[in-house]
Amino acid sequence: MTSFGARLDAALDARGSTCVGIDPHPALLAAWGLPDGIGGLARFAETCAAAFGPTAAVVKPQSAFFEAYGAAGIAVLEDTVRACRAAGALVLLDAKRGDIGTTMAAYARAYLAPDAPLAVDAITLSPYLGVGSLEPAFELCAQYGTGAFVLALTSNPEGPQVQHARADGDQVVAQLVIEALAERNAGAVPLGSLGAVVGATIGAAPVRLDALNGPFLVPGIGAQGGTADDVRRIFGAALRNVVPSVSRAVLRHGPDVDTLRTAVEAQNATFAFLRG
Ligand SMILES: O=C(O)c1cc(=O)[nH]c(=O)n1[C@@H]1O[C@H](COP(=O)(O)O)[C@@H](O)[C@H]1O
Repeated sequence: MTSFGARLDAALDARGSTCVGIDPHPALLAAWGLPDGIGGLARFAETCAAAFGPTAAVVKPQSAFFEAYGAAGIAVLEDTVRACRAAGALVLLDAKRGDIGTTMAAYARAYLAPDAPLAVDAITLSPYLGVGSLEPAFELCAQYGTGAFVLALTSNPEGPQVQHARADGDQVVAQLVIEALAERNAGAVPLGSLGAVVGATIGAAPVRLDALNGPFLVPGIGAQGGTADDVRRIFGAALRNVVPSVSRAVLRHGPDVDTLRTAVEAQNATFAFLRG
């Protein structure tokens, strides 16, 4: 079994570094001339799968935008995940889950076990209940070659209130999260399967990032104001493992499939230095 870290590393080399977010916000459906309803959602998601599934290294559907339409929305999400994976993209489901004990184990099975209806390659997780509470997800990642991205320094302005708080030994909370992941990634070649989410909008990073030995999901680029120069400045020696994530900056070019693909190529070109 090939680990998620190894599969991701190969995909970034083969398809470019960009992760494309699939965020079917009602305002985007309207901009694409689609109705705000299950039909519009399905058309939006099919177009994204057709554009990005065969071309992008990673696609990141945002679960809430599908859950908002109930069971029919979840069915569209399942179809989208299947179509993107069948076309060769890795699917990272942005669900930001985090719980304890058997509940966390249930979340892990729902996404990270290969026979689950919503089986994906990786999910986003929240460490607010303690990084150790996410262990059931980490175990399934090791068992099935799937991955997880844990929130460390998020792109929103409210993040530092918790993430910069000083904890044990005067370290900021985000540093403890990075170190807990680094311990679990230790020795993995070419890359560990447990990633950290670090936004491009964080300003000066209050933590050391280079020990992670895993991928960094980097949102906040484009619509939230983050740039390639911010990425250069924040990640230094870890640049190779950065996965820049963009949603609106690509999706606003829809609904034409070729134009969407061109927008992803432009992002890949902007970030070609990461693996250059
Ligand atoms: O986990 C995420 O994906 C995420 C973490 C974070 O710190 N900031 C952040 O914006 N995101 C997600 O990344 C996407 C950003 O969308 P754009 O601002 O349109 O590129 C949204 O789906 C957010 O939920």
